[in-house]
Amino acid sequence: MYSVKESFYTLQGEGAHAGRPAIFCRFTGCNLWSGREQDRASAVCNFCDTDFVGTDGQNGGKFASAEALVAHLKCFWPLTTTQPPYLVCTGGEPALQLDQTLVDALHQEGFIIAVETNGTKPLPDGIDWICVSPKADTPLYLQGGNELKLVYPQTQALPERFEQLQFDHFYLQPMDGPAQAASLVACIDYCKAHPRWKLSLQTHKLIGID
Ligand SMILES: C[S@@+](CC[C@H](N)C(=O)[O-])C[C@H]1O[C@@H](n2cnc3c(N)ncnc32)[C@H](O)[C@@H]1O
Ligand SMILES: Nc1nc2[nH]cc(C(=O)O)c2c(=O)[nH]1
Ligand code: SF4
Ligand SMILES: [Mg+2]
Repeated sequence: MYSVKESFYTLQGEGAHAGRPAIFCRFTGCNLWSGREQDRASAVCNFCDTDFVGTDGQNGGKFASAEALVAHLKCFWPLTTTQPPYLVCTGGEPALQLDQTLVDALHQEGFIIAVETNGTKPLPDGIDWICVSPKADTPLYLQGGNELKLVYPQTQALPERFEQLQFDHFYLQPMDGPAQAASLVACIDYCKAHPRWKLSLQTHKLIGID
């Protein structure tokens, strides 16, 4: 059984694939926050910008099998293209539900699979694009991938701690919230001083799409 908060077709807003048309599958639940506002202050991850509780979002639901979820997701992709469907698995924490059965079923249907993960849990084999976004005070299980996207600033997760890991791209993403403007300035300054790092903006928020 897979629990999905919401699913939709949009443009990837963040990171190296920003601008790319993508189906999003937002899995329910996370291991670093309950998702309830009353628990936010005491959560391990307390700056989350996402509602991942329940299955009541747009095109959400419970799916009894991998095949049922794949069929649901495939419907978002235009019929008129030969381009393979590009799927971003996010959440919540997708590593809690994305298993080998689902990865294999998606590949069977020709999907390219990307994942957005906090990096604390192992992933099944064969995922095509792995974006790890480490969180302060958590053990980082995934020590490599395609892009590392650090929400910045986080006082207990300095970029220096991650830049020797095995990633092809290193991004700082300004922390959205009350200090968003200051976070953006801090990201720009840090990237200019440490050119291994690039700026990732949440472009979907800038242009008002999902
Ligand atoms: C909602 S998370 C879901 C995936 C996974 N749990 C994770 O944290 O990577 C998706 C992406 O949004 C980022 N994010 C969450 N809250 C944010 C915020 N307030 N400002 C900027 N990025 C944020 C996360 O770090 C992650 O890269
Ligand atoms: N357009 C768009 N791009 C995204 N990239 C990562 C997202 C996420 O919430 O994981 C996200 C999202 O929610 N929307
Ligand atoms: S780990 Fe990801 S989904 Fe979980 S609370 Fe943090 S940002 Fe949100
Ligand atoms: Mg988001």
